[in-house]
Amino acid sequence: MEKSTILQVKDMKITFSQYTKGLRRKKLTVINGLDLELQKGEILAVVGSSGSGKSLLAHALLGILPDNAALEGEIYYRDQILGQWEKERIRGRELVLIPQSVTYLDPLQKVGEQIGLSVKHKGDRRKTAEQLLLRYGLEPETADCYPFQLSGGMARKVLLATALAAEPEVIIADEPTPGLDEEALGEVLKDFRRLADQGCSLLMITHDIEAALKIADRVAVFYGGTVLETAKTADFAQGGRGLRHPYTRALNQARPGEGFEAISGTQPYGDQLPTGCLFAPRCLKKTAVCEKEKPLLRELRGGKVRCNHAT
Ligand SMILES: Nc1ncnc2c1ncn2[C@@H]1O[C@H](COP(=O)(O)OP(=O)(O)OP(=O)(O)O)[C@@H](O)[C@H]1O
Ligand code: NI
Repeated sequence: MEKSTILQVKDMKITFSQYTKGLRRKKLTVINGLDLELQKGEILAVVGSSGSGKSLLAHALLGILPDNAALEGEIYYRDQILGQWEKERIRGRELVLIPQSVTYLDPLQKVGEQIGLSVKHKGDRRKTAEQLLLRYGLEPETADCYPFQLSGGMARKVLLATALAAEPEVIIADEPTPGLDEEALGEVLKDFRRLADQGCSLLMITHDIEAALKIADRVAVFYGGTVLETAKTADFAQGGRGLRHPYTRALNQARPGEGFEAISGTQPYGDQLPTGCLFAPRCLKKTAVCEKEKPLLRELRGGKVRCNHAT
C-alpha cells in the first residue's frame, strides 16, 4: 500500500442470491476481482456504463448493501481492515455518501434539520445549514422545506450540502451532478477540487466523463463488475494517446469533439460472463488467448490495465 493510500479495495466480489421460479435459489455475481485505491487528497473518477457495478462499490464501501448481497474481499481504510462495524461507525462522519438518488432524503424531516444532523462542529447547526444552502444558490428559507417541496435540482444540492456538513475525510459521490444547472454544476466541480486540494479524498462516480476529466486526478474504468483500467486524467488528452485499454480508448473516442464513435455490442452481465477477457466479445484486437484467459490487472506506464495486449 502506498503511504498516502486512504482507501483500498482488494479483490472485491459481490454476489446476490435470488429466488427464481419454484423458489430455487440462484446466485448472481455482479462484482468480481475488483481492485481500487484512493489516495489522500485525490479525486478518483469512476466511469463505466450503466450496470457495471459503480453504485454497488459505493454501497459496499459504506456498508449499506442489501441483505441478499454477500461481500467478499478486503477493504482497508487508513491501513486498517474496514469491517461492517467500522463502516457503521464512520459512515456519515469520516466517510460520506452523496447518493445517486434524491430519494435518500428523509421525506418527513425538514431540509435544514437533515443537514444539521450531519454538521461536524457543534454550535449553530441551523446557521451552518443555511450557509451550505447558500453556497449552492439556495435561499436560507429552503431549510424549512420538506423534500417533496424541492425540485430535483434543489434536492441534489441538499444532498451535497448534507455531505459537506460532515467535513468528511472521504466523499463517495455517486452521480452527484444530474439535474444541476450549468452554474451549479460548475460550482460543485470547483468545490470538489477545492476539497481535494485541502486533503479530502473523493471517489466520484459518474457517467459524465467530461465533468470527470475537468477535475479528477485519475480515472478508473468499470466494465462488467471489475476495473479494466486506471489512468491519469492526462492520459485522455491528445486523442487518448496515453490510454491503455481498447475499451477506454473507445469511451474516449465517444466523447463529443473526439469523433463520437460508438462501439457495437453491450457489456456482459452476471451469469453470462465470457470465460476469458470480459471485453473480448467487443474487442477488435482480441486474439485466441483473450477468449481463454482472464487477464490480470497489471501496472503499465503509471497506470493499471487488464488486457493481454496493452503495451
Ligand atoms: N439487489 C440486487 N439484486 C440483484 N442484482 C442487483 C441488485 N442491485 C444491483 N444489481 C445488479 O448489479 C449490477 C451493478 O449495479 P449498479 O447499480 O452497481 O450499477 P451502476 O454501475 O451503478 O449503474 P448506473 O450507472 O445505472 O447507476 C447491475 O447489473 C444490477 O442489475
Ligand atoms: Ni449507479
